[in-house]
Amino acid sequence: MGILDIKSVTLRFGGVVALDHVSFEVKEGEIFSLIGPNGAGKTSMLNCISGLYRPTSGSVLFKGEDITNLKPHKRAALGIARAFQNIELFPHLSVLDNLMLGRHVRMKTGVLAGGLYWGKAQKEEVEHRKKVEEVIDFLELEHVRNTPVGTLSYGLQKRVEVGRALALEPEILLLDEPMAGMNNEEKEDMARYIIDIHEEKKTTIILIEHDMGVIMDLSNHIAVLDFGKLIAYGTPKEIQNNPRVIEAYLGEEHVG
Ligand SMILES: Nc1ncnc2c1ncn2[C@@H]1O[C@H](COP(=O)(O)OP(=O)(O)OP(=O)(O)O)[C@@H](O)[C@H]1O
Repeated sequence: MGILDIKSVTLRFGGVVALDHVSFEVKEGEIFSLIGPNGAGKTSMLNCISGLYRPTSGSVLFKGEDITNLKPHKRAALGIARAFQNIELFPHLSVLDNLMLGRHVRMKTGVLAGGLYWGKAQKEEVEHRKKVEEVIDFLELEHVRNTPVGTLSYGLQKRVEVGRALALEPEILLLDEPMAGMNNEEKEDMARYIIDIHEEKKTTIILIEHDMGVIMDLSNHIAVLDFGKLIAYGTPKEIQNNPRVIEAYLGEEHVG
């Protein structure tokens, strides 16, 4: 049993079969990547894991427990956090405030709890702030902690987006193209942070990325989707030499 088990997940949108009986397992503590051509179903699969989409059939198990019908915020509270492909931060709020909001599913005393609960809420706020400060430190965002996110460079905004997910202290971190649109230096930085999260926090990471150099360097295991079907699963070496993957996606230049 993996930390996450995908069992025969099928997802249909009208006549389109976005995922077709896909099964795989993600092992605890690994970097697991989903690759495949445009429209292969990668983001759909991530949405089935985060709870944004509910599979038409099949199931999603987190530590052996069926979470197929749980809403996204319940999954986030369980420890499955996601950074979006298109940045979804509050541009007018500071880095610190965006990260604090990222933790709201963990807060017991709601934002509206006042009166009798004020003391408790305040204590909780201090605790949350401490965790958020740790993330700011970890991702080296100290110099922009009070800056409105909308004024930051694209690469930094992406880092804040990862930070917001990380502020949840997730057991599984879902990263949908964290390097899309980045220059080489920004990509190298992001790759380093992903490795640090994996090594220091032991977080299981599920990654979608089109840069094959990054995928082959970072991944422990790779699943390949094509037209909604799982066509291969294996280590980077196995995937690079899989004739079906080369034909459907990689082309000859990535053969290792
Ligand atoms: N909300 C939706 N409504 C209708 N069709 C959808 C929806 N989301 C995805 N699809 C379709 O499902 C298929 C898989 O799309 P998906 O976005 O999961 O692929 P992808 O592998 O992530 O692609 P890309 O690499 O371009 O991001 C596509 O045919 C897409 O058009």
